[in-house]
Amino acid sequence: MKALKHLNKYFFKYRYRLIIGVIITIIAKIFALFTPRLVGASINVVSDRLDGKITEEVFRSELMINILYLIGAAVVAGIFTFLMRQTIINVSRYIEFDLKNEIYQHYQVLSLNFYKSNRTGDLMNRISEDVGKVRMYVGPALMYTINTITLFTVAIIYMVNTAPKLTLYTLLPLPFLSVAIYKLSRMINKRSTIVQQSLSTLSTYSQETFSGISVIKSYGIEPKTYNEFEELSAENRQKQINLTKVQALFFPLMILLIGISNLIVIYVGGMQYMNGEIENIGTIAEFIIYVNMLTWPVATVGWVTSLVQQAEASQERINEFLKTKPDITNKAKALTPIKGDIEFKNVSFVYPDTNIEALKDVSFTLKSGETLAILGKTGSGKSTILDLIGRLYDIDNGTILVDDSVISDLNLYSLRESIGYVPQDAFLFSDTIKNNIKFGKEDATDDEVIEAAKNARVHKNIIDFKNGYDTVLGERGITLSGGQKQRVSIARAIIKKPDILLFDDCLSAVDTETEEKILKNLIKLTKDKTTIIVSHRVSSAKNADQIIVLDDGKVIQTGSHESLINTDGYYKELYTKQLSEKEM
Ligand SMILES: Nc1ncnc2c1ncn2[C@@H]1O[C@H](COP(=O)(O)OP(=O)(O)OP(=O)(O)O)[C@@H](O)[C@H]1O
Repeated sequence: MKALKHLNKYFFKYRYRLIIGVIITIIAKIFALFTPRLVGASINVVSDRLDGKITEEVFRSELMINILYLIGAAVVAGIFTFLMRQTIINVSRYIEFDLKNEIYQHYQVLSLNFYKSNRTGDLMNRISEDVGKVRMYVGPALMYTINTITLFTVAIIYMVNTAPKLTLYTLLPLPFLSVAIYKLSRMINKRSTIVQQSLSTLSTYSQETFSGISVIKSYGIEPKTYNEFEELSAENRQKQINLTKVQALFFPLMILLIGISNLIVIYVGGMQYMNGEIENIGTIAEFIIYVNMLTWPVATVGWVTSLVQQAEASQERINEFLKTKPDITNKAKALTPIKGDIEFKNVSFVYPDTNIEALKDVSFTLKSGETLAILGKTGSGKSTILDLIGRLYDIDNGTILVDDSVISDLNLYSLRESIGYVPQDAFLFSDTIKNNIKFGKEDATDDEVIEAAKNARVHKNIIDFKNGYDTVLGERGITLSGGQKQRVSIARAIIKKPDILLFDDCLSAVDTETEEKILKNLIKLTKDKTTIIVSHRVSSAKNADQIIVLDDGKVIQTGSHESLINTDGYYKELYTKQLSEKEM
């Protein structure tokens, strides 16, 4: 129950609703328990009439009164049972909502490293399935516990008052029922977890094959993937069958135990009636109804125990993530406006998860408004530099200064707000093109969106689509080409008009002619902005104020285009190669 303490703050938040729920449950049960008494009394009236103890008139009027009371009690109990669900189950939905939001909000502040070391499926599971299991504790488990306690207390008082010895015999099988249901519930839970795991393997497999369907089709490996799917599916079927076997035992077990209890009531009650230990035959009918009313609450004790155990395990998994602290924290609470000077002083960086030393002793200075181009072989550390400027990671060695302040001393949100970043793999949301561009500036007007798209040379492509800027992308809509995606992603960054622009090889899928035109627009737009362009092409770098060439995390060349094409080395080689390719 330690992990579940986390939920106490929510119980406190909804305390009034919960208290009302408890009161309503007690009222509902008290009225529900009028039924056995009234049925018993009615049978006694019939018995008295048969024995000639009462007249026909009295018999009719007493029976009618009992029937009216029965209907009245059933209606009141029904209304309060409805209200009981409306309060307690609703509270569980509120808490589920709050907990989901709490987890999501926490996910958002966690650093990239967290997302690397935990699989997306796991993150999704904890926010959906685990929260669902915790809700079962907050809602149904709590409701059934209050229900059982109230029902038992009231019923036992009634029963003991009527026939104490018979009460003892009636209740005798119930603890066995509770233990049996508990054991069965545990078995069901174990098997359902196994089914869940196998279902998640099956859906991950299908999801991956759907995402990679073009690769599967072009390699003609559909039969292989089909066989693999069939194997996984057969495994899942077997696990489902194993689960159904134990689930199928649940109700027969309950019926068996109710049957035994009924038999005991009839046998012991009958004997006692004949011995004169109980006065009225109606008591037996009353007790049979008690047995039936108490069986389900007793069964729920076992079920609720296993619900609580599951909720505890789920909350533990949730707490594990909630306790994870973000690696990157905001130290400066006040906003810090950013101008855009950037300086790397002997920066070295090792990726914590892979231990790869991505940067070694890197230094450069970039004044606000200047442009830096970074070139280098694949894996040489270019993207890492951009990630460090956005403070997605903190460095181990050296210093990164932005506007002469150590980067970690700046307000994190001000820093990120001042950056327009175009990643290597353009990511667009399943939304309209317009909203994808406006993602960079939520309050942008349509004209601003069009201007940004024109500058990114994607406007013409967009208006060619039937729905223009309202064209939906992604799973529900069309798929853009690699180059179109990159250009929409550029439009998203420039619409923001940030002080620092970071372009990570974002023109790689664009032909050189369009690249040239985009670069021309960018030169105009980024005149007074600090700009870093990562590229594999000299054409993207040649207009930069400064160029650095990286190799295996180290800066091997620095200078302007003019100076570097006149110096032997990587840049000159690349320039000559790309020039001859262009001429061909
Ligand atoms: N998130 C990460 N976690 C661990 N290692 C990483 C991560 N990102 C990059 N690396 C490693 O760091 C090194 C530098 O990677 P980086 O992405 O900065 O290179 P790059 O020059 O941008 O490459 P490319 O031109 O192919 O994009 C590589 O060896 C890479 O495997």
